Amino acid sequence: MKCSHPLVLGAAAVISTETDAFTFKSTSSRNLHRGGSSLLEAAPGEHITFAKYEGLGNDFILIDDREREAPSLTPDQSERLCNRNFCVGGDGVIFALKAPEDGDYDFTMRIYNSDGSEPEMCGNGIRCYAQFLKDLGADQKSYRINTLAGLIIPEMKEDGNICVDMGEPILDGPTVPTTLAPNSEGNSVLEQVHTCNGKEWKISMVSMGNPHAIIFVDDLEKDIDFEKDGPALESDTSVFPAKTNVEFVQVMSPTHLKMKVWERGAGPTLACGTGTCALVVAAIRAGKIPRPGKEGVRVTLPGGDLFIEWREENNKVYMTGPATLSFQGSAVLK
Ligand SMILES: N[C@@H](CCC[C@H](N)C(=O)O)C(=O)O
Repeated sequence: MKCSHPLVLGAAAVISTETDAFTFKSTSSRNLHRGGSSLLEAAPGEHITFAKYEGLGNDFILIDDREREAPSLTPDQSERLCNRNFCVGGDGVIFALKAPEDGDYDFTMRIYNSDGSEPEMCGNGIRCYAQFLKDLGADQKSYRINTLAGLIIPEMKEDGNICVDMGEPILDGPTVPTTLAPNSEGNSVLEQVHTCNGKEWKISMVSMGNPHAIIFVDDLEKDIDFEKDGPALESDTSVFPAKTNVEFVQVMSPTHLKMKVWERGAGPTLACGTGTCALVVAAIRAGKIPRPGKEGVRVTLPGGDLFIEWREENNKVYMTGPATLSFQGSAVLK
């Protein structure tokens, strides 16, 4: 059954939901509207065509900029688009851009967090990106995506899930980056003690292109004051010079972890793909769980489950989970 009904969100956006068909209009018409230039950024009052996707409730506004080399929206405009009261709402804006000519890539992905800051990578975002490409008609089994964290390869599975080759984790402390003293193999930071917000934490640092501070707790509901500890740790630039994403993790069984995430530049979200990969690496390294085989580790996030494999033969991390179109529409830029 097809269900298409326009909604008016204040003066900000006209949305149409499509439950059985994808009729997304590419931005080429928008670029023509701007005199044909693909270099100009969007102007206030202009209508921005978008599609909204979510991966386990981590939600993104996707913009088809495949004719462009750089995002058509500024960080400020993206922040306004992410406002849940005054515009579309989302944890970030993701731009589908053309691939650089000098590399073996299909497309480029850039993303702005909901506060306008630019992270290097986004795990749930890249699954949404792959689904967006498929819905736009670029129907490939896998995509070689150029990101600020390097090559990332999402693969479309028969069951509708997307398995992403997330590359190798970065453990070297200064590269993550953190100034916490390395205390483990490979110059890495593993359960290093640090005081923040008046409390002592044991912090493990892992980068999946973007930085993650992982903290194991006995009880996710009782042991942290999430709304206060999360932002205090995120912005503790005395040890996290680029700020950090913060994952609190409870071990449920040798193959099942549970997490709560406070994201850099977005605050509490329902899921974080890069964070989930990072925490599985940290859990294995810290001896919290054994290294599982191909079946991977199940991680329960507030928005649902992701499955993570840290493959011994190539040191790469693989993340499997869903990505779903929520709606598509046109928003007026303020
Ligand atoms: N939700 C994302 C991560 C998005 C970027 C992050 N907030 C950062 O600033 O590093 C994911 O699924 O990985």
